[in-house]
Amino acid sequence: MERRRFSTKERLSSFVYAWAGIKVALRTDHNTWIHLTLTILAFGLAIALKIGRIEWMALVIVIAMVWTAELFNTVIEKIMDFLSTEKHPQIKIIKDMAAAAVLVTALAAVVVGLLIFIPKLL
Ligand SMILES: Nc1ncnc2c1ncn2[C@@H]1O[C@H](COP(=O)(O)OP(=O)(O)OP(=O)(O)O)[C@@H](O)[C@H]1O
Repeated sequence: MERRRFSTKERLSSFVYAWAGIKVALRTDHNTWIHLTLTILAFGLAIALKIGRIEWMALVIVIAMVWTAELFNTVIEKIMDFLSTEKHPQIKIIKDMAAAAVLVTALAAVVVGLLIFIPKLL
């Protein structure tokens, strides 16, 4: 394998490409709008209710999990649509399982959110 020299410029451009990926997701996947709204609401509530350090850590981790699952779900959908425009039961299974991964992380985020916020609101 060819050994390439470390390039700061190339490493910085990876961030530019990653940011471009987030912009494409926001433009083409409307579920990301829901995630963005809920992320802003959760962070706003966390600031207003002055949650603790550990609670912040849990919140950031579950929100990042949901975003990561959603981005990979969108990637899988795009790969499948690129490979075939035909209806196929195998594509259905792949897409449904990718969506299930998002659901699992979203449920975890709801549970963590309730555990953090409910006691502070009561
Ligand atoms: N080519 C296909 N063959 C069979 N079933 C498909 C195919 N494409 C989509 N589906 C079914 O339709 C569902 C929605 O697929 P689609 O690609 O429209 O995702 P989406 O509605 O954008 O999903 P999401 O809400 O997760 O972004 C899939 O989960 C799957 O059940």
